[in-house]
Amino acid sequence: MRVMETDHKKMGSIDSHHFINGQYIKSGNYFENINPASEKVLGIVSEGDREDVDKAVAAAREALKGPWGGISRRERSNILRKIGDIILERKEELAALEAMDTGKPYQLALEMDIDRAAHNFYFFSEYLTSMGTESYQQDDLALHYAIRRPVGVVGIINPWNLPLLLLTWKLAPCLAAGNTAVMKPSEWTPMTATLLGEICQEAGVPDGVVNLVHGFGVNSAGEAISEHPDVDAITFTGETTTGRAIMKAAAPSLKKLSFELGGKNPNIIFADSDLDEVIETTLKSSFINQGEVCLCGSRIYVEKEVYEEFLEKFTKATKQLKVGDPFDNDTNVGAVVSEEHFNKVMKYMNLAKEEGGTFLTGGHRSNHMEKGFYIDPTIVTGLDRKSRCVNEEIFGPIVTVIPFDTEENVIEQANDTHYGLAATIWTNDLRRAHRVAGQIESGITWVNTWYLRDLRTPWGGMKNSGIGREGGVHGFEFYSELSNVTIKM
Ligand SMILES: NC(=O)c1ccc[n+]([C@@H]2O[C@H](COP(=O)([O-])OP(=O)(O)OC[C@H]3O[C@@H](n4cnc5c(N)ncnc54)[C@H](O)[C@@H]3O)[C@@H](O)[C@H]2O)c1
Ligand SMILES: N/C(=C\C=C\C=O)C(=O)O
Repeated sequence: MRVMETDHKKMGSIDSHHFINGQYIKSGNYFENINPASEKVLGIVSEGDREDVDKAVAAAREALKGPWGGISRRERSNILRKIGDIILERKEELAALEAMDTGKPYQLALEMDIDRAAHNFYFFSEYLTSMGTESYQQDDLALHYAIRRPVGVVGIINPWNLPLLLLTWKLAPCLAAGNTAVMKPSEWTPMTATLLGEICQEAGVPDGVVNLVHGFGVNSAGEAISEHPDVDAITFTGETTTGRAIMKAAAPSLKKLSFELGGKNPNIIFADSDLDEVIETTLKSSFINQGEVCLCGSRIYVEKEVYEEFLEKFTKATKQLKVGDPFDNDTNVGAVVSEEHFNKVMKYMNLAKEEGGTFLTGGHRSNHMEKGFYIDPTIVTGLDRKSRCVNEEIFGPIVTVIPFDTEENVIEQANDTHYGLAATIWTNDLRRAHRVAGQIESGITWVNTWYLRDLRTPWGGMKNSGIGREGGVHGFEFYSELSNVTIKM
């Protein structure tokens, strides 16, 4: 363990251990959890192995046959609502842990991560009690009706950018449909996931229903869950390359899979849009959470007539963003999640220079923070549409801006990618909005807004951005097995 000053006492960080069958369990091996904003050690994290995963899967399997398997929808709904209540009761504590783990501003964690994590449980608590099923009367011959049952034991493997928000986005519908879970959060952001175990227990979730194993992916807990023969389904959010590895590992046991993967999302700005409104939202869709949101519009396309005006206004607004300590209330951009990710993003900054990009702002480490992995928000122009920086997901505070002349041309450029997650369109021409939205190859398209969420809507990506959809009934489709019963009249 590095002999370094820790944030332990000063900032209330915690050690992270597994939560299996209602108990916190330490591993023989552990690794350090580093605060990316200070480079100090926040605590230690137990590293799960195959044996730990075996224990967690066995507990989850056993719990399906216990009280959880027999409680009513109403009781399950009440428990989910109680989980939401406790998350809100502990909101400040959870937001502080999230900010320490990720480097994001504490204020953002409060509003975006923790508040919405609670809402995920509230939403599925209500949805569970209103869910119907299908039934068909075949004249006087037969009556058909569909019944839903849980898939069984679900493996949940999650990323580091919105740790609790995305863990609850999966756990809430998983529990609502009556399943049990073995969760594996990112090794870089273990703390709020750790507390989710005791929060579920306090809310009345029986032991063994919710299990958590910390660790890495390859040759560690992530791979062990993906391969485990007694895990019925895997829901994964993370990089496309990781999705491929999980699909391969899950193939022998033919698991049900739900993937929310990477993106390189177009943000298309037509000349007839309200530029001030565009700039205000585009600042968020470019740099919120240090640009570490899969939905960020990192490929900005601007109609030629307003290209120069947009660049001038957008650059001026970007330069006013404050990069700083996540716990300063006026901080807009915190630290990126880790040294490894910092180095990855900085490699792309250098690549953008090599590819002939012009930097209107940013392009370097933030020089007013002595410690921590801070990068100034960056705008790059002049890159070829085939350049790597325009085509590869960077997942940091950097956007490219490219002018376009016709609607057909920008649609062709926007779709010229292996990804298909999200897109944003800015125009006041209603017909054009419908026309372009219908041609953009993305699972999620926003018009004159960004990241406006309604949890009933289908959520996910196409092409290399995902398999399946989450949200509303789609969450239930994945987390349940439908059986059709036919009764002869
Ligand atoms: N589509 C979405 O909704 C969405 C949301 C958030 C993040 N993302 C994507 O996630 C990526 C950033 O997150 P990340 O860096 O944590 O992704 P990642 O793929 O590196 O890791 C995600 C999780 O998978 C685990 N993992 C890694 N290799 C594995 C393997 N071989 N088997 C099993 N588990 C394995 C990791 O330990 C981690 O818990 C970006 O590409 C981003 O676009 C997508
Ligand atoms: N699933 C969601 C967010 C995904 C963010 C990706 O970085 C959500 O907002 O519900």
